[in-house]
Amino acid sequence: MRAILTGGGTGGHIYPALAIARGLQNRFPDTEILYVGTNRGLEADIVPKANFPFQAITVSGLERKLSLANLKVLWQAWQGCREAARIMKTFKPDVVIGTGGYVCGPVVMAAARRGIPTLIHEQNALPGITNRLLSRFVDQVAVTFEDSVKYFSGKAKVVVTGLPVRPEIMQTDRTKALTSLNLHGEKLTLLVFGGSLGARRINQAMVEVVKRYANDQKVQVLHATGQLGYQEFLHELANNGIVLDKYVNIIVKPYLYNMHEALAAADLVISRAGAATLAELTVSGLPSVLIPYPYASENHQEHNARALADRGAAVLIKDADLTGGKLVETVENIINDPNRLEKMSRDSQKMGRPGALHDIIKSVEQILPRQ
Ligand SMILES: CC(=O)N[C@H]1[C@@H](OP(=O)(O)OP(=O)(O)OC[C@H]2O[C@@H](n3ccc(=O)[nH]c3=O)[C@H](O)[C@@H]2O)O[C@H](CO)[C@@H](O)[C@@H]1O
Repeated sequence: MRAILTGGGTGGHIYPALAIARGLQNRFPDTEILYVGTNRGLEADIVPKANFPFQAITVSGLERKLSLANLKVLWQAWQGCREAARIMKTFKPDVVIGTGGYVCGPVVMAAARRGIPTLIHEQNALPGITNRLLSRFVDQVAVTFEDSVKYFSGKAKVVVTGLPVRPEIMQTDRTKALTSLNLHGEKLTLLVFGGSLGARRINQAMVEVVKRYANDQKVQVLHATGQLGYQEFLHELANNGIVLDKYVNIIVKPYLYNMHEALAAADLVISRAGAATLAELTVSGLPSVLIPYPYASENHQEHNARALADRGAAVLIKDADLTGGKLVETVENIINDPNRLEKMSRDSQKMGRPGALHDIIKSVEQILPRQ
């Protein structure tokens, strides 16, 4: 079988696509995958590292107002459509799957116009604009939340599957993960990241957390700053008299390419509230402190975070209320109460959907022509 996966911009669109790619390879061992993205999105970095062939097309996002820049975008979209059409001709996929982000537009459309079976996956409760448009042309729409079904027009075939996480996230051994990450088995691990691009506000607050736990005997910290915020964070720590080389229990990275290990090693997570992140936390049964990104469209990260907080799986701190002191206090309150930590973990696990990948692969099978 030959499958094209497309989706990009940020990790929240890319990782579900990678999960589906692996799911297809497990189900149909002869599957050949091609990932189509852009050179500007995070996919150009992540996909080759995940060992999938990657091809870029020219396309960028429209500004949501009339502007000259949009003329260039339209020209690029036309180029992108021609490039996507050429890829269909040469790769000859049996199925094309899009997971959101503007790159999906030309790729999924090129396939639908040729009668190639198509499926799109929507991660958020409030569907993105590309997916809403594409839903009229594709064979199947898979969504994470029941709530999003109503946003798709009557013609689209919508199925609720949940959000597929990379299979390795459910298969990684904690002890091996701790060793691989140079972490200590006896200490409580605090995993911190701000979504796939990092979050400056979380990095700023994390200075206090690092100060609190530097050299601590019971707690260790693994913090991903995001590629852009790394140098600034180290600089900020240095301004506070902290040079990381001195502390084995504090590990800071620009990006975690081995998130499956980080999640397996973690006891408590501090993060933004993107949909993919939350699916990974719940499937791993991890308690969390969530600080939703306040500028995500229609504030959807806060809705995501509330769903967990209302069920006891997470503590929500609004971005506007976030300070270093508040974050330290929140973490201390949770970790000094082992019963609470354990209950949060159980409540998180209850919300996980380990069957999401299986359900999506079943949806893909339904749109494939009968052999
Ligand atoms: C600002 C914004 O609009 N963000 C959106 C974007 O976020 P973003 O791309 O940050 O989305 P998510 O939080 O959903 O996913 C981040 C992904 O990156 C991975 N990761 C992150 C950091 C790291 O160092 N290593 C790593 O592997 C996480 O494990 C996760 O798989 O897409 C999501 C899914 O459409 C939306 O819900 C978010 O609202």
